[in-house]
Amino acid sequence: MIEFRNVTKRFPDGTVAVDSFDLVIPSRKTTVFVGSSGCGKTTLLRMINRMVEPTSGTVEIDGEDVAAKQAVALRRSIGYVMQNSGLMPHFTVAENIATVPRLNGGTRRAAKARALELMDVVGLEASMADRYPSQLSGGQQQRVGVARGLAADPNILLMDEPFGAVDPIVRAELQRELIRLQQELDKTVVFVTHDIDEAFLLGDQVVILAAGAQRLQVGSPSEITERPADDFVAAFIGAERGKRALSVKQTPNGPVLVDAEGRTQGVLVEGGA
Ligand SMILES: Nc1ncnc2c1ncn2[C@@H]1O[C@H](COP(=O)(O)OP(=O)(O)OP(=O)(O)O)[C@@H](O)[C@H]1O
Repeated sequence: MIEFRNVTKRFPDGTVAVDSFDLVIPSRKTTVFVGSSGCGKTTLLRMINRMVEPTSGTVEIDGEDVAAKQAVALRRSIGYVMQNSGLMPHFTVAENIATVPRLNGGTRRAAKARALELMDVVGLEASMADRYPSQLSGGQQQRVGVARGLAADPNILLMDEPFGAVDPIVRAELQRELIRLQQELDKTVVFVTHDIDEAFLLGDQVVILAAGAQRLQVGSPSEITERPADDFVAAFIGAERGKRALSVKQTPNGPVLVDAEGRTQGVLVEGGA
């Protein structure tokens, strides 16, 4: 479990990115921070692995204040995946993935073996191991970024808009892969996005934020959809515009659910969950 207790971050220029933030992030679930640009999502994420230090308040992992831990060791023990993958251009795919195992003292051979294993986990052909990042597509680079984040087998994986820079089709594929990975690997994932659809798709717990990391609503996607906290949240999740509104249409084969544009979204099953 990760816990933010009354956390504030004021940058030296006076910007208050996070103002008195409290949150419990349950283990082995995916928590998604969602909100518009500049609301403090990245700052929150980076306070978990001490890439950013809070001005006041504490961040705890399993009851221990991260400030009491050695920053470098902490950072290596937590996976971090960022937008544009953050790969090192002069390292091959395998070398990029194996960076942390090597830093942790593993042999070159063991690190390469681990890299190949992880490439398989994230759906990359082993033949790509010796390529450089520039020789991969954007989606493949993101997969390498995810593999690198998993390399030290961390309990916690931080993901900062990891699929923001790829096209919608590849993005949907990466989202499906992450759901599959999460079922297999059972990590505590903290994911940042500004896309509410992505947040609802991936999140067990969704945290809707406004400027200063103000919590507008925290809940499961169903809780938020069924009971938006206020008009702002309702507008943000698209409830008001009827974007998520479904209605029943009768067809010769039985009732189906259609969206606001009349596209079929599903079949209505009597007594279904
Ligand atoms: N090093 C810094 N110095 C001063 N202000 C900063 C610094 N880093 C971030 N900020 C400011 O803090 C606020 C929150 O930034 P943050 O990057 O956490 O937002 P975000 O929600 O992740 O935004 P985005 O979705 O655009 O990445 C913004 O107003 C930003 O300009």
